[in-house]
Amino acid sequence: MTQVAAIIGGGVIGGGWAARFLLNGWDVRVFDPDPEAERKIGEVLANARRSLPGLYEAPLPAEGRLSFHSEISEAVTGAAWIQESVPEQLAMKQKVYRAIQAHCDPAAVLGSSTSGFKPSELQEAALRPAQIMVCHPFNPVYLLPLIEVVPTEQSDIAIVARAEDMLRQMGMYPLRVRKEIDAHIADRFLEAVWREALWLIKDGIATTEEIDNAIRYGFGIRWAQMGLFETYRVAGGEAGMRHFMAQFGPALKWPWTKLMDVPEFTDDLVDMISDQSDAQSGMHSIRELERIRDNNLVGMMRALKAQDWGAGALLKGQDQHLSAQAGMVRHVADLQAGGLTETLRRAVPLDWTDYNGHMNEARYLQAFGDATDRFMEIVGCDAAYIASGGSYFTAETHIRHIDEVHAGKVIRVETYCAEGVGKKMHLFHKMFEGDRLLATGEHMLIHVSLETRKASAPSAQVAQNLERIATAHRALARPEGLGRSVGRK
Ligand SMILES: NC(=O)C1=CN([C@@H]2O[C@H](COP(=O)(O)OP(=O)(O)OC[C@H]3O[C@@H](n4cnc5c(N)ncnc54)[C@H](O)[C@@H]3O)[C@@H](O)[C@H]2O)C=CC1
Ligand SMILES: C[N+](C)(C)CC(=O)CC(=O)[O-]
Repeated sequence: MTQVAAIIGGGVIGGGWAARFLLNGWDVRVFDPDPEAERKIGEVLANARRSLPGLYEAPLPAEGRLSFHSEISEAVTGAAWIQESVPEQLAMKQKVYRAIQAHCDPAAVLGSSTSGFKPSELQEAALRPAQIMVCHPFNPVYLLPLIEVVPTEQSDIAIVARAEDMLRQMGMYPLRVRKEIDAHIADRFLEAVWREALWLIKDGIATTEEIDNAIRYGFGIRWAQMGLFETYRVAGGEAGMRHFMAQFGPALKWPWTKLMDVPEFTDDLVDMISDQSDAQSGMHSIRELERIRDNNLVGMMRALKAQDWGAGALLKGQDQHLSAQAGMVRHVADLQAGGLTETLRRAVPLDWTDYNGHMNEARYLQAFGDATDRFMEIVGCDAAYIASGGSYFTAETHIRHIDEVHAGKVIRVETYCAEGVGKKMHLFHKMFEGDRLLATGEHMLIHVSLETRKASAPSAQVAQNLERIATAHRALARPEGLGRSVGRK
């Protein structure tokens, strides 16, 4: 049965949560008194639809239903997860919990997006304190996986564990904060960096743009993949962390930080920062900036996936979960009789699109290459077989580009095996979006020994599986376009 999430407060963060739940197949009910909430969430959702699905190599589940409610009771009744994302005011949050708990299921997860309040403060004066915990996300919630989960000693640990499990199901990374503290873990860093930045501007040392450049051309990229301690361990050279601390430990006593002081937030300082920020970024609307940010995040996270590292390793694990959930065939024994073989189903990633605003021609080959890899796996040429020394190399390819497709759209590939005899594997892929034919790809592959790098016979099992599929496909209509070459009519 479809699970229901209630989003209480649908601004920047509530909108991001709504998108994360919806695109993972949950129904979402929103309660927000802002008459503009529906429009704003619609815009966040549009950004999420073009960026999140393409992070994965398998399709997300069918999108859930989104509804808006004028009564909090209507939104929360029967919901398995209630996420509070109202403004950062303690009294307001506490009042909202009382309204929620008067109607919600006592076993539901009741998470708060609070950036800084401790869960014990949120629990004060609640009807059922044990149900409330901090689930602190990062903007954009639909792309960034981290959720700081902060319970208290009063918390119902079964609900906390269930919340963490549900977050993992949605491809997120719950980081349990073992001891509550103002601003949790991550926002303590952000606050420290923010304070330093305010001083640098106030003291006329740097502009908003220079500070952003100091981050994005250097340590910001480094932090995204190794964090702080692993980065500094490497910075210690061969002697590692101890050497790093010996060298930079004394700096702790030097005036390298103004962290204990907070610059006064005068009108002058606010004006100076706003003006500099307008000059730096005012040529882009906020929605444009969000799309630029999302393009960059998707590219970086997919690059980390190729390295099986950090947030990318998390994506890789989620790929396997989504692939199994979508029923993608991985073995010849699981093929349905009488049809073509589905070898790829996924959304078009943002970083596959080009200056023409659609999927770049090279990515058609990438998708067909991935489909071929899957076909090889299905006939038994899987990772273990390849590790044992046998594989296929592509000898010839012919692609027809028939129609365009855009980021976030689900494409699928059906594969016809035209020949599977001896060393040869002759495949004809058709790529679709829905029923619309986008491209065909014809590929001749030759089985090789990875030791001699020369053509060789496949194992008896692979040959038999291949022959079985080729025989079944010969009984089907010969695909239009098979055997065509580039030429004028
Ligand atoms: N903006 C950010 O970068 C992040 C914010 N957070 C936290 O998320 C929470 C929400 O922040 P934002 O989304 O940035 O604020 P926001 O101002 O964009 O959205 C707040 C929303 O709550 C609605 N609202 C006000 N009173 C309400 C009520 N009684 N019931 C239901 N809805 C109500 C408002 O109409 C508004 O749409 C805060 O606790 C904040 O600390 C967490 C992570 C990052
Ligand atoms: C600025 N902030 C404290 C609201 C930031 C966060 O809470 C997390 C984020 O997304 O940066």
